[in-house]
Amino acid sequence: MMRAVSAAEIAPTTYPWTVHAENLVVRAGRHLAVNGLDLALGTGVHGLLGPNGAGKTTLMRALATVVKPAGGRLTLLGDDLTGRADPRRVRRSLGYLPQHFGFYPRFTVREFVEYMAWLKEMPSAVVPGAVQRAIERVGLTDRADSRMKTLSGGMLRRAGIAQALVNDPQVLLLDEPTVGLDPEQRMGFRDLLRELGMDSCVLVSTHLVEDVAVACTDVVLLHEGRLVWQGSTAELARQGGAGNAGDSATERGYSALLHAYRGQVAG
Ligand SMILES: Nc1ncnc2c1ncn2[C@@H]1O[C@H](COP(=O)(O)OP(=O)(O)OP(=O)(O)O)[C@@H](O)[C@H]1O
Repeated sequence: MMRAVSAAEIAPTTYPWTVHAENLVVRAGRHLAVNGLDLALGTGVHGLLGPNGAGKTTLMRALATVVKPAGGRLTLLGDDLTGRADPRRVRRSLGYLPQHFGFYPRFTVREFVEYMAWLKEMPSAVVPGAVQRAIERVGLTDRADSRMKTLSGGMLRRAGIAQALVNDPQVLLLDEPTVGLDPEQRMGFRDLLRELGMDSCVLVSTHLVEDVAVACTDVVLLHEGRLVWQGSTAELARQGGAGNAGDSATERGYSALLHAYRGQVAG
C-alpha cells in the first residue's frame, strides 16, 4: 500500500520513545486520575486496560493535549507536553477518538472528516484524497455523503475513527473505539488496527479483553492512575490460572494481575 512519507518521518528521530511518561500526574476535576504513571510506548498497537476509573480516559486526554499534566513529565514525539511548549506541532501528528465526540448533525460524513482535517492544519491540496481514503478505511464509502444525524451508533463511531486517521497520525489515540460496532465491524476494525500499528504508535482503550488479545502487540494495565503491568498479549495470557475469573486465558491473566496488585496495595 502506498503512503505519503512526510519530512518528519525521514528525519532521524532524536527520541527513544514515541510516548514517554515519567511520574506523570493528571487531574480530572480535583481528583488525581493519573497519579505517578511511568510509561514508555513505541511503534505498535498498545491495548490500554483497567477497571472503571483507572485513569484511561484521563491519560488519553493528556496525550491528546486536551488537558495539561499537573506534574511529572510527558513527552510525545520528542516534544515535552509538560513545559510551556506550543502543542500545535504535536497536534498535526496526532489522531484522537474521544469516548464522546461532538459534531454538527447536518454535516455529511465527508464534511465532518474534512473539517477535522482542516483543524489539524493539513495542507488543503491533500485534504480531499486523505478524507476519501480515511472514509474507505473504516468502510463508510457508501455513506460518505449521508448526514451525520442519520448514522447508526456503529457508523458514527466509524466516522469518528475516520477523522482520527485522516492525517496519517504518528500517534493514534482511540478511547473505546469498538463500542457500538457489530461483530463483523469489530473484526474489520482489528485488521485496520494491525495495519496502523505497523508504522505508528496506537493506544487503544477498551473493556473487551478479547479485542486486545487479538489485535494488540502489547498490553498496558492501569489501576488507580498507575501502571500495574505492561507486556505482550502472550505474556498476559500466561499470568492467570484456573482459579482466576475469566472465560479465556487473557481474561484470567487480567484478573490475576489486578488481584495481585490489589493484594500488594492492601498489604
Ligand atoms: N471531572 C471530574 N471530576 C472529578 N473526578 C473525576 C472527573 N473526571 C473523572 N474523574 C474521576 O477520575 C477517575 C479516572 O477517570 P477516567 O475517566 O480517566 O477513568 P477510566 O479508566 O477511563 O474509566 P472508565 O473505564 O469508566 O471509562 C475516576 O475515579 C473518575 O471518577
